[in-house]
Amino acid sequence: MASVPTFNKVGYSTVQNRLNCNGNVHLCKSRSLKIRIFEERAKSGFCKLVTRAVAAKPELNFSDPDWKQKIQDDFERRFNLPHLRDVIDVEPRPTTFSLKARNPIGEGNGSLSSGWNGYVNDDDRALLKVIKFASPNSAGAECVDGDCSFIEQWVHRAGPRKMIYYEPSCVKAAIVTCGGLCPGLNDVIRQIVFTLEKYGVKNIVGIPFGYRGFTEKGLSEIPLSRHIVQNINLEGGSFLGVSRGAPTTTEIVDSIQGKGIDMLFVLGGDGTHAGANAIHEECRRRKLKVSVVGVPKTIDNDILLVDKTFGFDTAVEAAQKAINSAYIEAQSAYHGVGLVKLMGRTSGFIAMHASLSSGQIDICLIPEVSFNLDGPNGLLAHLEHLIETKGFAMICVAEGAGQELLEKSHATDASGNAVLSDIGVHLQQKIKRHFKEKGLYADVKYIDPTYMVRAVRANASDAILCTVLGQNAVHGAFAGFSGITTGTCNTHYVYLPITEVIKSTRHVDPNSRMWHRCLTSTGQPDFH
Ligand SMILES: Nc1ncnc2c1ncn2[C@@H]1O[C@H](COP(=O)(O)OP(=O)(O)OP(=O)(O)O)[C@@H](O)[C@H]1O
Ligand SMILES: O=P(O)(O)OC[C@H]1O[C@](O)(CO)[C@@H](O)[C@@H]1O
Ligand SMILES: [Mg+2]
Repeated sequence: MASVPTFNKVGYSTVQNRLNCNGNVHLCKSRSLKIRIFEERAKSGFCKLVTRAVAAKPELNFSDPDWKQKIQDDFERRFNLPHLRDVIDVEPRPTTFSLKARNPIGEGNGSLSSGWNGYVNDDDRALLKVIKFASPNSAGAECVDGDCSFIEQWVHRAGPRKMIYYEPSCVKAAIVTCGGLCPGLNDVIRQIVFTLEKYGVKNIVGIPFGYRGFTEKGLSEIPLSRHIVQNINLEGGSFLGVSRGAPTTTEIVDSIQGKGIDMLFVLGGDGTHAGANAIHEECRRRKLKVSVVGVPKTIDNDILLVDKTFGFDTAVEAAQKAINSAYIEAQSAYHGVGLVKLMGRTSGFIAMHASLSSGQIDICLIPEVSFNLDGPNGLLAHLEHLIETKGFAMICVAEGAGQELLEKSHATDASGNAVLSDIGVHLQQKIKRHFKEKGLYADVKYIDPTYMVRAVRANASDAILCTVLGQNAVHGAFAGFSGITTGTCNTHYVYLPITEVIKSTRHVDPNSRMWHRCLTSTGQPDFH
């Protein structure tokens, strides 16, 4: 039986989600029964855990009777949320945030004396993952005679706390949006402002054009209020503006001190979060009472641990237009080849999901899976086969795919990200040349929607995600956390230390079931 940690948890259904159980769902009231069924089904071989074996951290020594505890302790240490009280003396006070709408004329405004109390306790956890360990006696990762051990890993639930660490009327809060655009930025800004005001914060500002706005001459703070941000979610882009490249951390923290900022909400991708963590560390070093809270943003969905980043869903949806247009062109042309290039620098999530959702793609190419163009197993031979058998073909390529086939560009953007060579144009030329050399006819229709997939307003599901993330970011800051970010893990809203999400970039796992579902859907072979 898995050891039972002592905090309050949600997320048992996700234990079953992690099993390949032929869709069987157990509705068990008792938590221990759920775990037992889960373990027995795993033992019987009927279900297989899809979580990967844990990386050897800390060094695993199965003969040590405390090996399980040591893994748990290491996890607890890494996922413990950094808090203001770690470095300065701060006293908690009862929250001013009310879960009920305030009655502007009634008595006992916002009183919670009776009824639902929806505050989250610091002890509340959501399930991140269940890890299977094979028997110490078995050589490989498989359990011998069902002799497996399971370790559950739980992360901190996000949401409003009963005790807060700031006096709202004295707080100055700032919001900054960095990196590339992403649908939903305005929704998050709006919700942060609404929630801050609900706590009673009066001084809210936006930093213009990303981290640059802290120091660049001629750029000044943008005052924010419910009235100002009321309708900004109706448009894409960022109300505050974005940029790449940045001043140094020291300059940014000097500016934070100079401006008297107490809470900084940072909306951005992996680079932005690395910057946010550096700012948080510098504030700690200077013993400043400043909470730095991130909200992961990127259409590429390349942030570790969280289920998905906001904007990703919308980008996938926006890509459908391009795919559908290319499909109509290709299908209507004699020997048509529709080619669509989508964003995704090092991670192919947009291309994979757009291919899966459209159902119109024959070949999906992502950065994580290399491919050959030539030879009997190459992409061009498969294209010929598709044209012969189907009459036309559709390709969806992520911008970061096949870079090894191209001349490397050594350029970087202002943030230091590599500038990629153009795989879309390369494929277009190669396909044209190949068919010409073979004396075959092919009509290649190339569509590169570029910024059109991200310069749109958030769709309904992203808008909801943004709403909750924006609100939770504010709750996290008032709870005294700093150096954290917020997202969903197994559908539950959580806080994570930034250090854990910036350890690396999230990629499509070529051995994942999702990539194999994509291959099943496209019917493409291995191009090697
Ligand atoms: N390692 C780092 N340390 C400190 N700041 C960083 C770091 N990497 C990037 N930044 C800063 O963070 C900001 C955004 O970075 P970047 O342009 O890489 O976008 P991103 O946040 O990764 O989002 P996107 O998904 O659009 O790429 C820039 O101002 C950049 O200078
Ligand atoms: O041209 P920009 O604004 O630097 O951004 C392009 C990049 O930003 C993203 O949209 C997000 O990282 C990538 O998919 C893309 O490569
Ligand atoms: Mg990035």
